[in-house]
Amino acid sequence: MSDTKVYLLDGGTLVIDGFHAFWNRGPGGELRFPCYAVLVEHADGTYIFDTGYDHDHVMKVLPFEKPLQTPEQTIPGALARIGKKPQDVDYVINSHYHFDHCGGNKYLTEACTLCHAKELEACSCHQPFEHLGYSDLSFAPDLAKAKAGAKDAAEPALDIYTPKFETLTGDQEIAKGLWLFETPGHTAGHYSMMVELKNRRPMLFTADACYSQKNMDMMCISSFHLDPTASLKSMQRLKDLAEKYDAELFYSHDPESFGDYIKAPGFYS
Ligand SMILES: Cc1ncc2c(c1O)COC2=O
Ligand SMILES: [Zn+2]
Ligand SMILES: [Zn+2]
Ligand SMILES: [Zn+2]
Repeated sequence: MSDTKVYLLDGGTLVIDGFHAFWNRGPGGELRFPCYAVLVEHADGTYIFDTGYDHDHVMKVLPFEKPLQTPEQTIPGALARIGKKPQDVDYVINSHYHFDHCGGNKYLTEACTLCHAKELEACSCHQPFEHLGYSDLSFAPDLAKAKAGAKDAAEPALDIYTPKFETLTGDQEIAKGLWLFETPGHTAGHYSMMVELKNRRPMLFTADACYSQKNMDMMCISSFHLDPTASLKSMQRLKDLAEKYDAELFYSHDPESFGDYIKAPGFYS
């Protein structure tokens, strides 16, 4: 059986204010941070965990986040760099449906979409303050049409992609050595992912349950959250899981650490 490989697909960068990255702590000022997707080549198939943001969506809805993304940093471009095509991807897992984690789903037309049941539900009934976060519904065109208004919902266009969704709850080993751990708080159904590998310590991808090493060191959550108390508990859970499995934490938006991560076409195995 071929060894599992993990590729980090650089998805470009965005800007937020330091007080958004470190809730009530800051410091303020522009903070440019990375976004990326994780491709797992596994004996059971090709998985992608999170798909970054769509440049045009961000320019339209949140231009103040100043997206910087080259063609190689889109999902099709990043896949091409490792000799793959979007239709080679069997599963796309979203930690959550914030726009900077699902913007590339729409390219993965052959993939089955896995997410937490509560996360898919949240997209239809989020809190008013979550509107910008959940602003890119291109991963679920039917939902987007339904939300756009009943008049459009009646006749979905034939050419839109109609993803298959598989919703999960609880901690899951979705394939041998490929784990999803519930880390709610940032959003209702947030999942973090751990990959066990043959030649190195497990990789525990925090997603937005912890933006950076600095957030973890300060035990300080981001200001984008549904439930701050649950967010803090999830950050502590990540610490405990890393200790239990001797796993290395990989953060979602850490400008410092990302420079040291091996990016595709390099890989971990
Ligand atoms: C990067 C980023 N920017 C804005 C928002 C989020 C983000 O992760 C989540 O909810 C938001 O409004
Ligand atoms: Zn988020
Ligand atoms: Zn909304
Ligand atoms: Zn994010």
